Amino acid sequence: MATTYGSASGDSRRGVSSPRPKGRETKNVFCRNVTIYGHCRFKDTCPYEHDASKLKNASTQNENIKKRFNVDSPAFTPLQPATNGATTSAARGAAISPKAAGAAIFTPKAQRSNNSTPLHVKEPIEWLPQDYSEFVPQNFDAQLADAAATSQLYDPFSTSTVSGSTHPSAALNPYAQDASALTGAAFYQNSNTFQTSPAHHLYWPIGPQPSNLLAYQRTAHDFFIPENLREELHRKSEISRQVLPNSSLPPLEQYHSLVCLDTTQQKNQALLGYQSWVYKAVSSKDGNTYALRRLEGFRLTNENAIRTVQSWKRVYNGGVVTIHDAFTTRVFGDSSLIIVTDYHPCSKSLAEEHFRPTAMPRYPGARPVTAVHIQEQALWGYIVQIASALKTIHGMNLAARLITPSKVLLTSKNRVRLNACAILDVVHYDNARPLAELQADDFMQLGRMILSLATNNPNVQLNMQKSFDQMPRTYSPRLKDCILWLVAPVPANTTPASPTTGVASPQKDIDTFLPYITDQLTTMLDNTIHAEDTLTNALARELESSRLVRLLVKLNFINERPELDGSLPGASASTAANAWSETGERYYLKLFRDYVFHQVDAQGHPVTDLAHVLNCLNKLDAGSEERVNLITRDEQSVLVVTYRELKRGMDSAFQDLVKAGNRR
Ligand SMILES: Nc1ncnc2c1ncn2[C@@H]1O[C@H](COP(=O)(O)OP(=O)(O)OP(=O)(O)O)[C@@H](O)[C@H]1O
Repeated sequence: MATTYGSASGDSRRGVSSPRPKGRETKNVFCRNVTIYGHCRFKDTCPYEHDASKLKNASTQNENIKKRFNVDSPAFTPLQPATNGATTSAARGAAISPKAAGAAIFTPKAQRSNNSTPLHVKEPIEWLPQDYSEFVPQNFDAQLADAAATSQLYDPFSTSTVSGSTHPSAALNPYAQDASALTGAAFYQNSNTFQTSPAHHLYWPIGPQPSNLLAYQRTAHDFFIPENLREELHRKSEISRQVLPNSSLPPLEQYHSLVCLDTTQQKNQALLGYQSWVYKAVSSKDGNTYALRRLEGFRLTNENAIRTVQSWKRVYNGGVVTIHDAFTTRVFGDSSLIIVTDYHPCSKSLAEEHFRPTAMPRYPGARPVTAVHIQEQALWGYIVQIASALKTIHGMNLAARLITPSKVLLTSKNRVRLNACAILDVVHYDNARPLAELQADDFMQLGRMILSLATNNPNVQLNMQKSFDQMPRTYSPRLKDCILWLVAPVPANTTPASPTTGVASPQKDIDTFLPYITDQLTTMLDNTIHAEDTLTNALARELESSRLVRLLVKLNFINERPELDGSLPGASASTAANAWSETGERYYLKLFRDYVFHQVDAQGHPVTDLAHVLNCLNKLDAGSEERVNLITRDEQSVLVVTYRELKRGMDSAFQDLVKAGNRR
């Protein structure tokens, strides 16, 4: 039998030296509780044998310790404060014994091996999985992981189930919040989840579009507003209502909930002479949203300056951002001029839209990404819209004064508006220039802006001739001629040649310019009429929706109101006492609701068929003579009624409700 000392697992822990419990095998087991003084601390009760040699060794050890710790031992000296804790090599040499250099390199326990591997050879650290608890991310669903691992790549069109999960496609697809959307009920949006803001991509029809429909067949999406238009309008209303929860911007007069629209840090003071900020704000007077442009540090020296805005308030043109008010304020801690204009959500300046920084080539030698080319038709569209705006502005003896890409707002596709009118009239009131000069300058600025957009060069005025040479060949000579006419200076007392006829015209004004672009005006008009037709069609579809919504509202008002039995005006005990109850004369309305919305198939599964709902509601609204079989919930009786009767019953029930409400 091997001779062993007391168990290493329990008793040998430092500072713990409890004796072995009685009754355990202690034969030939020597005690480890021998202290440095050479005896067992529990010698009266200790169950182990005491090895004489060990006792001897212990006492020798005791002697050594006594020798080591005596008064002659060198005192502990800390490092010199001058070293500031950083030991120099000399200091280190003095502090550490030279023998320490020969000490074995410290190796973590796990790295030590039983075989004779040299200590300085690095061994790979052995990883023992049982030593570490496994990292499991929060909300991790092991079932899903299994499904993902074992299966199958995600198939967005698949509706099959995986590994017992009810809607695996929905779970694996991060975009499918509404599982039913993948199973064919795409028209019910996010029925089981609440979202603070609409996730627009979820509204798009999912899956391949049916291409072999007959002329009279419709998909669910055909009944409603086109998706892109709906999304655009949603975005706009969402952004209009956006507020900043902890905004430090103060309210201004009646304008509150200010949100800064300026996202660029680079402010160009050259145009307005002041640093300007644009805020979205809501008016407490009318509840509408406005854009407030603030000129920081502006001091009003002449009351008449701000009155010039009055004439701008009367400018009503689709190419101008309408101006509502102007005032000065000190709520920002300085003296600021505020100009209140219409707010156009989701709009960008032309500079933001077209002068986006071009991406650098991804590797040396690659061709740089070329700037986006603007279609000539879009440029003509800008010219026509701004010319129309100038017609109104100049006709009211005003001048736009600021037509540059950063001050022309793109409010929707190819739809532009002048956005900085009236500002310079206030700011430069004291240094007013002649109106004719300012109006001529409007043409110059318009020409420069179109040239800079055509050449994608914001600084086109630095070398106009070069810019004309650089104009892409894709643009017609006509566009170039038009820009040339716009930028041509008007020498004093002379008249430039008319762009149409080539002969000298009386002067360079808007009435000379408009005939020159008549063909573009008609094209623009045609496009606008088409767009209007499209919008009217979309509106007509929504008209159907609103009609159906009203029907639904009525049905829901009147269904299941047993509490109203006998309480409505004119209700006699005989006729109306049970009118709203299960057996009353309005019972069939409830059955009709079941027929429309609570249908089940032969297996008892719910049917969610939008076409059926629309069909029934349209017939109800029209009061059709068609008959409908209404089955009671216990399936014991069938009521046969026409849609006309249903409609009459619904209307009279609703009228009763309204009367009851009025009486109260
Ligand atoms: N009436 C408005 N309605 C909605 N957004 C607007 C309106 N006016 C300006 N904005 C937005 O505010 C932002 C800042 O407009 P601003 O005219 O100051 O242009 P900018 O590029 O900052 O020019 P600058 O450098 O000269 O200040 C733009 O993104 C613009 O889309």
